[in-house]
Amino acid sequence: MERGMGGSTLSVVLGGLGVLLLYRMLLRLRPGARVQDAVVVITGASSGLGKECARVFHAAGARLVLCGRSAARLQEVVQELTASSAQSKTKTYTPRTMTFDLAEAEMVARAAEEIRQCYGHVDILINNAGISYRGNILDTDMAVQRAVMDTNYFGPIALTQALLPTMVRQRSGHIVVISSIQGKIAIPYRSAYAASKHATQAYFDCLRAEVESYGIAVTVVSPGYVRTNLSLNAVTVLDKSTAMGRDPKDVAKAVLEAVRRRSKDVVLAGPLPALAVYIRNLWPALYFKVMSLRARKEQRPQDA
Ligand SMILES: NC(=O)C1=CN([C@@H]2O[C@H](COP(=O)(O)OP(=O)(O)OC[C@H]3O[C@@H](n4cnc5c(N)ncnc54)[C@H](OP(=O)(O)O)[C@@H]3O)[C@@H](O)[C@H]2O)C=CC1
Ligand SMILES: CCCCCCCCCCCCCCCC(=O)OCC(=O)COP(=O)(O)O
Repeated sequence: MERGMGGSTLSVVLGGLGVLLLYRMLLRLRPGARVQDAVVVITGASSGLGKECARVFHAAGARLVLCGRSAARLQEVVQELTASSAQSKTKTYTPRTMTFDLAEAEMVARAAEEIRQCYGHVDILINNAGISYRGNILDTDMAVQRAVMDTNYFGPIALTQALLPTMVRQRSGHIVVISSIQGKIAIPYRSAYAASKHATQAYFDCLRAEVESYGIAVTVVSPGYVRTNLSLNAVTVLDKSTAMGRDPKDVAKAVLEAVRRRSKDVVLAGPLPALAVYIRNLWPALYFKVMSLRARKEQRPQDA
Protein backbone atom coordinates (compact mmCIF):
# COMPACT_ATOMS: atom_id res chain seq x y z
CA MET A 1 0.00 0.00 0.00
CA GLU A 2 2.74 2.45 1.11
CA ARG A 3 4.94 1.46 -1.81
CA GLY A 4 1.97 2.16 -4.13
CA MET A 5 1.58 5.69 -2.72
CA GLY A 6 5.33 6.32 -3.06
CA GLY A 7 5.14 5.21 -6.68
CA SER A 8 2.23 7.51 -7.44
CA THR A 9 3.99 10.50 -5.77
CA LEU A 10 7.04 9.79 -7.91
CA SER A 11 4.95 9.65 -11.08
CA VAL A 12 3.25 12.98 -10.16
CA VAL A 13 6.67 14.61 -9.62
CA LEU A 14 8.10 13.13 -12.84
CA GLY A 15 4.94 14.10 -14.74
CA GLY A 16 5.19 17.65 -13.37
CA LEU A 17 8.85 17.89 -14.41
CA GLY A 18 7.95 16.57 -17.87
CA VAL A 19 5.23 19.23 -18.29
CA LEU A 20 7.69 21.92 -17.10
CA LEU A 21 10.36 20.77 -19.59
CA LEU A 22 7.81 20.66 -22.42
CA TYR A 23 6.60 24.16 -21.51
CA ARG A 24 10.19 25.48 -21.57
CA MET A 25 10.83 23.81 -24.94
CA LEU A 26 7.64 25.34 -26.37
CA LEU A 27 8.71 28.76 -25.07
CA ARG A 28 12.01 28.38 -26.95
CA LEU A 29 10.13 27.56 -30.17
CA ARG A 30 8.14 30.83 -30.04
CA PRO A 31 9.23 33.28 -32.74
CA GLY A 32 11.57 35.84 -31.11
CA ALA A 33 10.76 39.56 -30.90
CA ARG A 34 11.91 41.46 -34.01
CA VAL A 35 15.13 43.42 -33.80
CA GLN A 36 15.37 44.27 -37.52
CA ASP A 37 14.45 48.00 -37.94
CA ALA A 38 13.85 48.41 -34.18
CA VAL A 39 15.09 51.67 -32.62
CA VAL A 40 17.61 50.58 -29.98
CA VAL A 41 19.24 53.02 -27.53
CA ILE A 42 22.44 51.75 -25.86
CA THR A 43 24.18 53.65 -23.05
CA GLY A 44 27.90 53.15 -22.44
CA ALA A 45 28.30 52.16 -26.10
CA SER A 46 31.85 53.50 -26.41
CA SER A 47 33.57 50.47 -24.86
CA GLY A 48 33.33 47.03 -23.30
CA LEU A 49 29.94 45.33 -23.18
CA GLY A 50 28.06 48.35 -24.59
CA LYS A 51 30.26 48.39 -27.69
CA GLU A 52 29.71 44.63 -28.20
CA CYS A 53 25.95 45.11 -27.77
CA ALA A 54 26.17 47.83 -30.44
CA ARG A 55 27.91 45.31 -32.74
CA VAL A 56 25.33 42.52 -32.35
CA PHE A 57 22.25 44.77 -32.51
CA HIS A 58 23.68 46.62 -35.55
CA ALA A 59 24.35 43.30 -37.30
CA ALA A 60 20.75 42.26 -36.49
CA GLY A 61 19.47 45.33 -38.40
CA ALA A 62 18.58 47.65 -35.50
CA ARG A 63 18.51 51.43 -35.83
CA LEU A 64 20.95 52.39 -33.08
CA VAL A 65 21.32 55.46 -30.91
CA LEU A 66 24.70 55.06 -29.20
CA CYS A 67 25.25 57.01 -25.97
CA GLY A 68 28.37 57.89 -24.01
CA ARG A 69 30.35 60.87 -22.72
CA SER A 70 32.92 61.03 -25.51
CA ALA A 71 31.71 62.03 -28.98
CA ALA A 72 35.05 60.99 -30.50
CA ARG A 73 34.91 57.48 -29.03
CA LEU A 74 31.32 57.01 -30.14
CA GLN A 75 32.27 58.12 -33.68
CA GLU A 76 35.02 55.45 -33.72
CA VAL A 77 32.36 52.83 -32.92
CA VAL A 78 30.10 54.19 -35.68
CA GLN A 79 32.97 53.95 -38.19
CA GLU A 80 33.76 50.36 -37.16
CA LEU A 81 30.12 49.33 -37.48
CA THR A 82 29.63 51.08 -40.81
CA ALA A 83 32.75 49.39 -42.20
CA SER A 84 31.48 46.00 -41.01
CA SER A 85 28.14 46.55 -42.82
CA ALA A 86 29.79 46.18 -46.24
CA GLN A 87 29.76 42.34 -45.99
CA SER A 88 26.38 42.13 -44.26
CA LYS A 89 23.39 40.48 -45.93
CA THR A 90 21.02 42.08 -43.39
CA LYS A 91 19.78 45.63 -44.00
CA THR A 92 21.74 47.77 -41.54
CA TYR A 93 21.56 51.46 -40.55
CA THR A 94 24.27 54.01 -39.78
CA PRO A 95 24.08 54.48 -35.98
CA ARG A 96 23.34 57.89 -34.50
CA THR A 97 25.14 59.11 -31.38
CA MET A 98 24.17 61.07 -28.29
CA THR A 99 26.76 62.54 -25.92
CA PHE A 100 25.78 63.10 -22.30
CA ASP A 101 26.83 62.33 -18.74
CA LEU A 102 24.38 60.05 -16.94
CA ALA A 103 25.41 61.55 -13.61
CA GLU A 104 24.07 65.00 -14.68
CA ALA A 105 20.28 64.97 -14.24
CA GLU A 106 19.62 67.97 -16.55
CA MET A 107 21.76 66.51 -19.31
CA VAL A 108 19.84 63.22 -19.08
CA ALA A 109 16.47 64.98 -19.46
CA ARG A 110 17.71 66.95 -22.52
CA ALA A 111 19.31 63.85 -24.04
CA ALA A 112 16.09 61.84 -23.62
CA GLU A 113 14.20 64.52 -25.59
CA GLU A 114 16.81 64.42 -28.39
CA ILE A 115 16.81 60.60 -28.40
CA ARG A 116 13.02 60.64 -28.85
CA GLN A 117 13.42 63.03 -31.79
CA CYS A 118 15.99 60.80 -33.57
CA TYR A 119 13.35 58.38 -34.93
CA GLY A 120 10.16 59.63 -33.26
CA HIS A 121 10.04 56.65 -30.92
CA VAL A 122 12.17 54.10 -29.02
CA ASP A 123 11.62 50.34 -29.15
CA ILE A 124 14.45 49.06 -26.94
CA LEU A 125 16.48 50.86 -24.28
CA ILE A 126 19.63 49.09 -23.06
CA ASN A 127 20.84 50.73 -19.83
CA ASN A 128 24.40 49.42 -19.90
CA ALA A 129 26.69 52.30 -18.79
CA GLY A 130 28.19 51.98 -15.36
CA ILE A 131 31.25 52.47 -13.21
CA SER A 132 32.84 50.28 -10.59
CA TYR A 133 34.37 51.25 -7.28
CA ARG A 134 36.38 49.28 -4.78
CA GLY A 135 37.37 50.44 -1.35
CA ASN A 136 36.57 49.83 2.27
CA ILE A 137 33.68 51.75 3.76
CA LEU A 138 35.85 53.46 6.40
CA ASP A 139 37.90 55.15 3.65
CA THR A 140 35.05 55.90 1.27
CA ASP A 141 33.71 59.47 1.20
CA MET A 142 29.99 60.05 0.91
CA ALA A 143 30.79 61.96 -2.30
CA VAL A 144 32.02 58.68 -3.81
CA GLN A 145 28.97 56.77 -2.60
CA ARG A 146 26.75 59.41 -4.26
CA ALA A 147 28.78 59.53 -7.48
CA VAL A 148 28.49 55.76 -8.03
CA MET A 149 24.76 55.91 -7.28
CA ASP A 150 24.34 58.82 -9.74
CA THR A 151 25.95 56.97 -12.65
CA ASN A 152 24.76 53.43 -11.93
CA TYR A 153 21.30 54.08 -10.52
CA PHE A 154 19.85 57.61 -10.75
CA GLY A 155 21.10 58.21 -14.33
CA PRO A 156 19.65 54.99 -15.79
CA ILE A 157 16.33 55.35 -13.96
CA ALA A 158 16.03 59.01 -15.04
CA LEU A 159 16.62 58.03 -18.68
CA THR A 160 14.16 55.14 -18.35
CA GLN A 161 11.45 57.33 -16.83
CA ALA A 162 11.96 60.00 -19.51
CA LEU A 163 11.59 57.47 -22.35
CA LEU A 164 8.82 55.39 -20.75
CA PRO A 165 5.83 57.60 -21.75
CA THR A 166 6.56 57.08 -25.47
CA MET A 167 6.61 53.29 -24.92
CA VAL A 168 3.37 53.49 -22.93
CA ARG A 169 1.74 55.50 -25.75
CA GLN A 170 2.88 53.02 -28.40
CA ARG A 171 1.86 50.12 -26.11
CA SER A 172 5.13 48.30 -26.75
CA GLY A 173 8.78 48.48 -25.81
CA HIS A 174 11.61 46.72 -24.05
CA ILE A 175 13.80 48.06 -21.28
CA VAL A 176 17.01 46.18 -20.51
CA VAL A 177 19.38 46.96 -17.67
CA ILE A 178 22.85 45.53 -17.25
CA SER A 179 23.04 45.00 -13.52
CA SER A 180 25.59 42.55 -12.03
CA ILE A 181 25.63 39.42 -9.93
CA GLN A 182 26.43 42.06 -7.28
CA GLY A 183 22.82 43.19 -7.62
CA LYS A 184 21.87 39.89 -5.99
CA ILE A 185 24.74 39.35 -3.54
CA ALA A 186 26.99 41.86 -1.77
CA ILE A 187 30.71 41.18 -1.46
CA PRO A 188 33.13 43.15 0.76
CA TYR A 189 34.91 46.32 -0.43
CA ARG A 190 32.25 46.98 -3.09
CA SER A 191 29.67 48.88 -0.96
CA ALA A 192 28.91 51.67 -3.45
CA TYR A 193 28.85 49.39 -6.49
CA ALA A 194 26.88 46.53 -4.91
CA ALA A 195 24.37 48.99 -3.40
CA SER A 196 23.83 50.68 -6.78
CA LYS A 197 23.23 47.30 -8.44
CA HIS A 198 20.88 46.08 -5.66
CA ALA A 199 18.89 49.31 -6.10
CA THR A 200 18.87 48.71 -9.86
CA GLN A 201 17.49 45.19 -9.46
CA ALA A 202 14.71 46.40 -7.12
CA TYR A 203 13.69 49.35 -9.31
CA PHE A 204 13.50 47.33 -12.53
CA ASP A 205 11.63 44.46 -10.78
CA CYS A 206 9.00 47.04 -9.69
CA LEU A 207 8.95 48.53 -13.19
CA ARG A 208 8.42 45.12 -14.84
CA ALA A 209 5.27 44.48 -12.85
CA GLU A 210 3.96 48.02 -13.42
CA VAL A 211 4.39 48.18 -17.21
CA GLU A 212 3.62 44.63 -18.32
CA SER A 213 -0.01 45.56 -19.02
CA TYR A 214 1.23 48.19 -21.54
CA GLY A 215 3.07 45.49 -23.51
CA ILE A 216 6.46 46.67 -22.23
CA ALA A 217 9.05 44.03 -21.25
CA VAL A 218 11.79 44.55 -18.66
CA THR A 219 14.96 42.44 -18.57
CA VAL A 220 17.54 42.57 -15.77
CA VAL A 221 20.85 41.02 -16.86
CA SER A 222 23.23 40.06 -14.02
CA PRO A 223 26.67 39.08 -15.28
CA GLY A 224 29.60 37.84 -13.25
CA TYR A 225 33.02 39.06 -14.35
CA VAL A 226 33.27 40.21 -17.99
CA ARG A 227 36.60 40.89 -19.71
CA THR A 228 36.33 44.70 -20.10
CA ASN A 229 38.06 47.78 -18.73
CA LEU A 230 35.49 48.23 -15.92
CA SER A 231 37.94 47.40 -13.11
CA LEU A 232 40.72 49.25 -14.93
CA ASN A 233 38.55 52.38 -14.97
CA ALA A 234 37.79 51.89 -11.27
CA VAL A 235 41.02 50.72 -9.67
CA THR A 236 43.59 51.49 -12.40
CA VAL A 237 44.71 47.87 -12.72
CA LEU A 238 42.98 45.16 -14.71
CA ASP A 239 42.42 42.68 -11.91
CA LYS A 240 42.74 38.92 -12.39
CA SER A 241 39.02 38.15 -11.94
CA THR A 242 38.05 40.65 -14.66
CA ALA A 243 40.87 39.53 -16.98
CA MET A 244 39.61 35.94 -16.64
CA GLY A 245 35.96 36.95 -17.05
CA ARG A 246 33.55 36.13 -19.87
CA ASP A 247 34.12 37.41 -23.37
CA PRO A 248 31.95 40.56 -23.74
CA LYS A 249 30.99 39.32 -27.24
CA ASP A 250 29.29 36.26 -25.66
CA VAL A 251 27.55 38.42 -23.07
CA ALA A 252 26.30 40.76 -25.84
CA LYS A 253 24.89 37.76 -27.76
CA ALA A 254 23.11 36.67 -24.57
CA VAL A 255 21.62 40.18 -24.26
CA LEU A 256 20.31 39.97 -27.85
CA GLU A 257 18.84 36.54 -27.11
CA ALA A 258 17.22 37.88 -23.92
CA VAL A 259 15.62 40.67 -25.95
CA ARG A 260 14.36 38.23 -28.58
CA ARG A 261 12.92 35.95 -25.86
CA ARG A 262 11.68 38.88 -23.73
CA SER A 263 13.39 37.20 -20.73
CA LYS A 264 12.73 38.78 -17.36
CA ASP A 265 15.87 38.01 -15.34
CA VAL A 266 19.09 36.61 -16.76
CA VAL A 267 22.06 35.53 -14.61
CA LEU A 268 25.29 35.07 -16.61
CA ALA A 269 27.66 33.83 -13.94
CA GLY A 270 29.70 30.76 -13.13
CA PRO A 271 28.49 28.02 -10.76
CA LEU A 272 30.01 29.53 -7.59
CA PRO A 273 28.45 33.02 -7.84
CA ALA A 274 25.19 31.41 -8.98
CA LEU A 275 25.29 29.12 -5.92
CA ALA A 276 26.11 32.13 -3.72
CA VAL A 277 22.80 33.76 -4.75
CA TYR A 278 20.89 30.73 -3.43
CA ILE A 279 23.01 30.41 -0.27
CA ARG A 280 22.44 34.12 0.50
CA ASN A 281 18.68 33.50 0.50
CA LEU A 282 18.46 29.98 1.89
CA TRP A 283 21.31 29.96 4.45
CA PRO A 284 22.26 33.59 5.12
CA ALA A 285 24.40 32.77 8.18
CA LEU A 286 26.73 30.66 6.03
CA TYR A 287 26.92 33.37 3.38
CA PHE A 288 27.75 36.07 5.97
CA LYS A 289 30.48 33.84 7.45
CA VAL A 290 32.08 33.25 4.03
CA MET A 291 31.96 37.00 3.27
CA SER A 292 33.47 37.89 6.63
CA LEU A 293 36.37 35.47 5.99
CA ARG A 294 36.78 36.98 2.54
CA ALA A 295 36.85 40.52 3.99
CA ARG A 296 39.59 39.54 6.46
CA LYS A 297 41.62 37.87 3.72
CA GLU A 298 41.44 40.91 1.45
CA GLN A 299 42.03 43.44 4.26
CA ARG A 300 44.92 45.72 3.45
CA PRO A 301 47.84 45.70 5.97
CA GLN A 302 47.20 49.31 7.09
CA ASP A 303 43.56 48.45 7.94
CA ALA A 304 44.49 45.56 10.20
N1 LIG B 1 33.10 44.04 -16.53
C1 LIG B 1 32.50 43.31 -15.62
O1 LIG B 1 33.12 42.43 -15.00
C2 LIG B 1 31.05 43.50 -15.34
C3 LIG B 1 30.34 44.60 -15.80
N2 LIG B 1 29.02 44.77 -15.47
C4 LIG B 1 28.28 45.96 -15.90
O2 LIG B 1 28.37 46.10 -17.30
C5 LIG B 1 28.16 47.46 -17.67
C6 LIG B 1 29.18 47.87 -18.71
O3 LIG B 1 30.46 47.88 -18.13
P1 LIG B 1 31.79 47.39 -18.89
O4 LIG B 1 31.55 47.30 -20.34
O5 LIG B 1 32.28 46.23 -18.16
O6 LIG B 1 32.79 48.59 -18.53
P2 LIG B 1 33.46 49.76 -19.42
O7 LIG B 1 34.21 50.60 -18.43
O8 LIG B 1 34.19 49.19 -20.58
O9 LIG B 1 32.21 50.55 -20.00
C7 LIG B 1 31.46 51.45 -19.23
C8 LIG B 1 30.71 52.37 -20.18
O10 LIG B 1 29.90 53.25 -19.38
C9 LIG B 1 30.07 54.57 -19.85
N3 LIG B 1 29.95 55.53 -18.74
C10 LIG B 1 30.66 55.50 -17.58
N4 LIG B 1 30.28 56.55 -16.82
C11 LIG B 1 29.36 57.23 -17.51
C12 LIG B 1 28.61 58.41 -17.24
N5 LIG B 1 28.74 59.11 -16.11
N6 LIG B 1 27.73 58.84 -18.18
C13 LIG B 1 27.57 58.16 -19.33
N7 LIG B 1 28.24 57.04 -19.64
C14 LIG B 1 29.13 56.59 -18.74
C15 LIG B 1 31.46 54.61 -20.46
O11 LIG B 1 31.48 55.54 -21.53
P3 LIG B 1 32.38 56.86 -21.58
O12 LIG B 1 33.50 56.69 -20.58
O13 LIG B 1 32.83 56.94 -23.00
O14 LIG B 1 31.42 57.91 -21.22
C16 LIG B 1 31.62 53.21 -21.03
O15 LIG B 1 31.16 53.16 -22.35
C17 LIG B 1 28.24 48.25 -16.36
O16 LIG B 1 26.94 48.60 -15.93
C18 LIG B 1 28.86 47.26 -15.37
O17 LIG B 1 28.47 47.50 -14.05
C19 LIG B 1 28.34 43.84 -14.75
C20 LIG B 1 28.98 42.73 -14.30
C21 LIG B 1 30.36 42.48 -14.55
C1 LIG C 1 30.05 26.06 0.84
C2 LIG C 1 29.16 27.00 0.08
C3 LIG C 1 29.66 28.40 0.11
C4 LIG C 1 28.71 29.31 -0.57
C5 LIG C 1 29.15 30.72 -0.61
C6 LIG C 1 29.99 30.96 -1.81
C7 LIG C 1 30.43 32.36 -1.87
C8 LIG C 1 31.10 32.59 -3.18
C9 LIG C 1 31.25 34.03 -3.41
C10 LIG C 1 31.44 34.30 -4.86
C11 LIG C 1 31.50 35.76 -5.07
C12 LIG C 1 31.58 36.06 -6.51
C13 LIG C 1 31.56 37.53 -6.74
C14 LIG C 1 31.50 37.83 -8.19
C15 LIG C 1 31.48 39.30 -8.37
C16 LIG C 1 31.34 39.66 -9.79
O1 LIG C 1 31.35 38.84 -10.68
O2 LIG C 1 31.20 40.97 -10.02
C17 LIG C 1 31.23 41.41 -11.34
C18 LIG C 1 31.04 42.91 -11.35
O3 LIG C 1 29.92 43.38 -11.41
C19 LIG C 1 32.21 43.82 -11.30
O4 LIG C 1 32.88 43.52 -10.20
P1 LIG C 1 34.07 44.40 -9.55
O5 LIG C 1 34.64 43.43 -8.56
O6 LIG C 1 35.04 44.73 -10.63
O7 LIG C 1 33.48 45.57 -8.91
